[in-house]
Amino acid sequence: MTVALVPAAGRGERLGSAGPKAMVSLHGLPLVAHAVRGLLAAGCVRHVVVAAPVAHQAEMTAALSAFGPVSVVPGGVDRTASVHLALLAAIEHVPDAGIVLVHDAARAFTPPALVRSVTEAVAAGAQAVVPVLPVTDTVKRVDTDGVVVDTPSRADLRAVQTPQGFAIDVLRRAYEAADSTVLSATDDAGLVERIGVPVHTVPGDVAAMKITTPFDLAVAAAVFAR
Ligand SMILES: Nc1ccn([C@@H]2O[C@H](COP(=O)(O)OP(=O)(O)OP(=O)(O)O)[C@@H](O)[C@H]2O)c(=O)n1
Ligand SMILES: C[C@](O)(CO)[C@H](O)COP(=O)(O)O
Repeated sequence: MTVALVPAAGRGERLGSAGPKAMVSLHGLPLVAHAVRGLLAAGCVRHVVVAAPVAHQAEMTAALSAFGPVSVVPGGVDRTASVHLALLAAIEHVPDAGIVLVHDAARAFTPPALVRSVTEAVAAGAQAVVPVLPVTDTVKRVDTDGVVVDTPSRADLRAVQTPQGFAIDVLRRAYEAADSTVLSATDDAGLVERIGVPVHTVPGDVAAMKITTPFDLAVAAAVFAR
C-alpha cells in the first residue's frame, strides 16, 4: 500500500502571498487541494497526510475533507521537519504502508501518470526514486562574492521534482539519521543518499513545475486553465 506525504506548511515568502502558499487559490481550489486531488487521481495512493501551517490546520482540513482519505497534521519549522512529522503520522495511522511518496503542495498540477510512474518504480524494487528533467541552462558554481568557481558538465545534471518515492522503512531510517545529526535537506532523496541507499530516477514532467514565485503562479494559471 502507498501513502503520500504532502509538505504544505511553508509561508510562501518568495510568492509573497498574504497567507500560506498552499492555500492560494487557482481555478477555484487551493494549491494543496490540486496537489492532493492529483495524488488520489493516480489510483495507487491509499492515504494522504498533509503537513499544514499550525495556524491553518483547521482551514486546510476543511478544504481537503471532500477529496477522500486525507489527514492533516501540524507542520514544522522547515520542509524537512514538516515531512518528518507527516511521516511519523503516516507510520502511526497507516501501519501497513510499504511505499511512501513525498510531494510538494507547490507542485500542484503534477500529472497522475507521474505519480504512478514513481510508485511503480518503487514497487518494482527500487528503494528510492526521483523524477528528473535534463537541465537546459548552463549551471555555474559561484563563491560568496558571486564570482564563478567552475562550470559542472550539464550532461551530468538533472533538475529534481516530486513526488519522490521510497520504501517507507528507508525514508524512516533517513529521517532518523537526519534527526540525530540535526540535518536538513532541500529534498528527501538527499537524506536517503546520506544513509548510502542508491536513488534511482524516472523521467519527470514539465507539468510538475514548482510554484515558487509570482511568475510561476501566472504560468500555472495560464497553462492549467480548464
Ligand atoms: N516549514 C515548511 C516549509 C515548507 N514546506 C513545504 O515544502 C514545499 C516546498 O517548499 P517551498 O516551495 O519552498 O515553499 P515555501 O517554504 O512556502 O516557500 P518560500 O521558501 O518562498 O517561503 C511547499 O509545499 C511548502 O509548503 C513545509 O511543509 N514546511
Ligand atoms: C523537493 C524539491 O521540490 C525538489 O526539487 C525542492 O528541493 C523543494 O525546494 P524548496 O525551496 O523547499 O521549494
